[in-house]
Amino acid sequence: MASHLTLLHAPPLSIPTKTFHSKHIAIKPLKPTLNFPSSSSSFFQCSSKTTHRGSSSSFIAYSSSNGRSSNDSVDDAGVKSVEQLVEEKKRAELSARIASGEFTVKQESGLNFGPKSFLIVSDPAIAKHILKDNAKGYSKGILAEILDFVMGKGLIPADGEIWKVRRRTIVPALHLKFVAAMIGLFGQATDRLCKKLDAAASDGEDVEMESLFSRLTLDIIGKAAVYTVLREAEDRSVSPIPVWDLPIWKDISPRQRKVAAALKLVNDTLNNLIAICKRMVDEEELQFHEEYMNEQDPSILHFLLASGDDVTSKQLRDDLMTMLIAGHETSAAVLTWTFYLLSKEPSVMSKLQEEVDSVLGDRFPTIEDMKKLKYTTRVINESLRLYPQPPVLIRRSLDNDVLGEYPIKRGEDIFISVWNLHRSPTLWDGADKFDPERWPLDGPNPNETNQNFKYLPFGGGPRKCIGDMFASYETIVALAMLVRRFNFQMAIGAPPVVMTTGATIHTTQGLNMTVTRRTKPPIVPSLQMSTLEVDPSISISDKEEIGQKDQVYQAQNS
Ligand code: HEM
Repeated sequence: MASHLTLLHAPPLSIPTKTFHSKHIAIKPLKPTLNFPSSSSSFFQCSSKTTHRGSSSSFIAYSSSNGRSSNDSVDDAGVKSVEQLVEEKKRAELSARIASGEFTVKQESGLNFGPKSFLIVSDPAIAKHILKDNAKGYSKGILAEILDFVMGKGLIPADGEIWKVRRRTIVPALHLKFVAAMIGLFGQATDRLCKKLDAAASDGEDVEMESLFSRLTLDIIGKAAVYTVLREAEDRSVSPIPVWDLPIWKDISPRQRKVAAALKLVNDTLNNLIAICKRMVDEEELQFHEEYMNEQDPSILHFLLASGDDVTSKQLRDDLMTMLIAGHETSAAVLTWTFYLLSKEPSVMSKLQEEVDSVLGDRFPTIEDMKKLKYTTRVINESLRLYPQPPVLIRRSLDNDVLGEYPIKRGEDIFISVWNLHRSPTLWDGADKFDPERWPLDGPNPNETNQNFKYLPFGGGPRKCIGDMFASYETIVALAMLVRRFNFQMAIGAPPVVMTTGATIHTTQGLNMTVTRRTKPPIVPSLQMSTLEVDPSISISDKEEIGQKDQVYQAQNS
């Protein structure tokens, strides 16, 4: 257990330009649990056996990604090269020097408001305990504090009674009929993206896919406004002092004024939408029921208003804003990293295109296709394993608790490192390899329950993502439609793809790709249709039903 439960001391209010480190913590470089873009800091695994709690605080300025610097190119997975071994040796030496206290700096800055410790969890059983078995014993802690300015009491940061009531109301809004209706919208939005890529392919221009994916997944409000507030949330999470709360500073700082203006635009837009939708609901004669949906406006907002819950406009705004942010940034990141991974594995891309050609042909995807695009689904499953969004889940203990053998006190801040869990060599064969085949096509859709909490793409327990089915279909539709029409290669001469993490894992300089139109191969019967092979012991309808139940089950149990 000890190796999966690590303690990190860091003063949230220290200046992130110096290297601070507690003498009492033995540190070894590790995969990143968080690595914020605005500083060069990241988190290290600290052996809990040698950790002395309550020691002086530390800030460690050194970044690591799977034992490598986050400024390294992202791995190709698999075999270690000589350079990697040399690099690892260098890191081991550096760690020893850090542990010896050579870089320890006394915190004389005067801006340290006290020590802060974070417990990093990389153990499936403990993750399950925190997320599910003792979920009531934990709140969102720091996350709620950071997100308050933008999400207010929305579902992600909310705790206690407000969370319970809102979750009960919002989850039914994402019922199967609603998600099925959304598939048409996903298709239309992706088709618009295809048109842009068509133009780029004709002009021979490279495209930056990450920003295109962000636009694809954000279709309600002006991208710039939402982005500004989102970036601000990330920066606030690592800021040494809460400048946004300083009375005069917040009014004169150009940056803070820009954030306030962006936030106002988003709020006004959402309030306006709420007002329009309220009028529509007042005028309609539909009866509210379990699978209620207004065909003209099948939006979540419409559902929430029609449900007749006595809810304030402020709460609705918070809920909408939460879903807007939660539902667009994550899906865009999933698509970005999926295309990055595919560019490194042409054989996976070929297999994917073969499936999409045979299932879709030239049609727009439908809800029925979701069950048939099995390999496409596995590609997304595997991409979510290698690049989990978000890479950590944040909690704070509401009471004393025991994690495995390790007692913790009330008020402990905990990061469940999904990144560590998903890439642990003790939990996975070929942990760093992009291998969609690891998920059998005739098996269930992998989730936290059937993977015993070593796989947490959508979290787990009562606070599991409510948009899992929505997001899965959205990414499957986009992936299928794009690879059916185009081939994608990393652009020649583009900067190396480097990752940096905040709320989600981003690239630092985008994902620059060359897009070419596919010349469609003649459709000939293929002997390599193993992707669609059916277990003779189960009839197709049985299997489809199992798949559907699994998805419905996931949505209902989230
Ligand atoms: C691939 C895309 C997505 C990924 C990887 C993802 C991942 C997650 C994860 C891991 C959590 C759990 C957070 C925690 O336990 O602290 C979560 C929560 C949440 N997600 Fe998603 N999500 C995605 C898409 C969406 C979409 C499309 C929506 C909205 C329609 C959404 C809405 C939410 C909400 C509201 C919560 C908070 C639930 C609660 O606390 O009760 N997500 N998501």
